[in-house]
Amino acid sequence: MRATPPTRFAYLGPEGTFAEAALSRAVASSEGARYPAPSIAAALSAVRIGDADAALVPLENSVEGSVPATMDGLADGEPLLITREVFLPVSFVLAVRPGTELPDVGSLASHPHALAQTSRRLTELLPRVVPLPIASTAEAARLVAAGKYDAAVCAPLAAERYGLTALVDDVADHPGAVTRFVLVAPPGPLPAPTGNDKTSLVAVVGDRTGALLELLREFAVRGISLTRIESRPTRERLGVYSFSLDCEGHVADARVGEALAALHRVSDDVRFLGSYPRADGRENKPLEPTSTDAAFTEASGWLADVRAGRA
Ligand SMILES: O=C(O)C(=O)Cc1ccccc1
Repeated sequence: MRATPPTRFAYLGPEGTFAEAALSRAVASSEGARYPAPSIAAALSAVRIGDADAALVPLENSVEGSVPATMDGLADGEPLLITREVFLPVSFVLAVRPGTELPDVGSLASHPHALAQTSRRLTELLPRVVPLPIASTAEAARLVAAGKYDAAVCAPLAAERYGLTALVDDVADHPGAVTRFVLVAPPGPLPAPTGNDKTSLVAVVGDRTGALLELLREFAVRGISLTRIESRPTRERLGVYSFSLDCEGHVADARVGEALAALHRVSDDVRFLGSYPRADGRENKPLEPTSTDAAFTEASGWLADVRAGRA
């Protein structure tokens, strides 16, 4: 009997990123093999071309908002599905080569989200240094160790991993920041409904009055609560936007399935991005009796009777 090959997980690398820490939370190390990818786009593309079975990438942060490379990477290109979400508290250190002091720091690099979350503190500490945005926090740490930059904003573990010293601990402007990561896979069987799920999608609405209201109405009338909504440029031309949103519930739930089908009718384009267990420690709102699967089933039965001349 041939053994099944281990699941190959790509993550935003190199070793020591928050994405790697999030992957460790999502799947036990015995569950598969892990491969660092040099960028978010590379991690997604590894899944699309079959080099990886799933990718773990950052999606949004409680301080800085969404991660455009992931939002746009999921909205465009071959479809991918979110199968899990993972929430990770993030804290940053200012890491340098041993022996470096603050006045020696002439260059500093990190992931744009890490720089955005530490910018006030960095300006106080290093007023003359212009921070450089690069692919990840751990890549910044690696390049500091290699002598390319003097300092990195990264996880304490990344500083350790690359033999750096944490010159300043906790450099975040807003303590308690949390980043939401997602595990994405090629289209396939969806995670089973758990009763506390979320569904993600992207809808492109036409340039007409009330188009956004039409979209929102499909959720509201079915008693579905949204947990995130934001607009993204479609990159076709200025003024044409898509809406990226998450709602409570699973596409297998009647209300969510019907809302998605309605969106398909009223939008120019809808991309389903997955239904997966909610992992932010919160419970979906209680349903009105009119929004339960039982209410939808009962209503379809009634309609069938009406159509058959039985009611
Ligand atoms: O660069 C990393 O380590 C990442 O995983 C992306 C990121 C950057 C800053 C905050 C959270 C995630």
